[in-house]
Amino acid sequence: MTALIHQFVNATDAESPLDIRPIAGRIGAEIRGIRLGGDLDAVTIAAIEAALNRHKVIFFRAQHLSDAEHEAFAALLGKPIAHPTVPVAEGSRYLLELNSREGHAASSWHTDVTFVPAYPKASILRALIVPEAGGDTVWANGVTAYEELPAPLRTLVDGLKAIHSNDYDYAAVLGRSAEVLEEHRKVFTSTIYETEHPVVRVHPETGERSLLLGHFVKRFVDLNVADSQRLFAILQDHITKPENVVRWHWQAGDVAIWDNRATQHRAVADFGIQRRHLRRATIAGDVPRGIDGTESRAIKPQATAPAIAA
Ligand SMILES: O=C(O)CCC(=O)C(=O)O
Ligand SMILES: [Fe+2]
Repeated sequence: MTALIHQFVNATDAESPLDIRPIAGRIGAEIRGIRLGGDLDAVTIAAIEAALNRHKVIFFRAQHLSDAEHEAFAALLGKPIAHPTVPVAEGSRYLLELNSREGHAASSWHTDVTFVPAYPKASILRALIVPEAGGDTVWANGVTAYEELPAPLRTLVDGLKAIHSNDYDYAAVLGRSAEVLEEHRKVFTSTIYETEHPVVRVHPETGERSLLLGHFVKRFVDLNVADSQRLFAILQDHITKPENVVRWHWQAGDVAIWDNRATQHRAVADFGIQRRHLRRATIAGDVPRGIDGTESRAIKPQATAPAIAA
């Protein structure tokens, strides 16, 4: 069994037991003919993980999972974890609620929860209610973005580190009423986190190098805020150019799983006041390493000093 599972780690689509249909040229595939849930066998899970490593985000139509099925399936991919500051969705054990009634959505490019060191390795998002038109989600491939950087920029980022924090400009990201915004910010920042990550992360399973940035970045280490902002814009432009991106038009019941170690994503907030309701399961990840093997480290909250025995 183990040998068979390992065979899938680098499997091509043709070798996979799954029906995999790539969508964009560099990222994203739909997987057909499978029903997700907590009862999938180890070979199928290994094949899903291999497809995820290869395509970075994978889509499954018409799953219509319950909260319990969503959570049971997530547990087969690793250790499900709740968001560090946002309370779990009602009736669930660790799902994150994304329920928009005011046209708001997470509409700026990010990787989930990068303000902590061991941020999630994968997220599993399911659509419950979707707008008639609009409300798509887009994902960008951080690996092809890195590979495509001109050599001088690659040299620049190879040794660079960035500070990520959940204390950032919520208005720029969410853009809704001041009151709701403030409420939202309060919940999100009930604890302030700051983490130093390498800008180039080496993927622990594929060995691929990818750009690790997104909207939680505050600044680059040893650069001031003005230079940081300009460099950030240059790099984000490379990551999010259409060639590196896939766009998914949701139908109720769909599931998307992304490799949060190699991608960024954002919602497209073009659906006015139509209802849009999704729930996300999140899988624990490991501490990133840069090209030279250096690990990410927490800056805030500071580790509490060990108690001194009196
Ligand atoms: O609402 C969306 O399309 C994306 C939400 C998001 O950022 C997430 O689920 O992590
Ligand atoms: Fe997200």
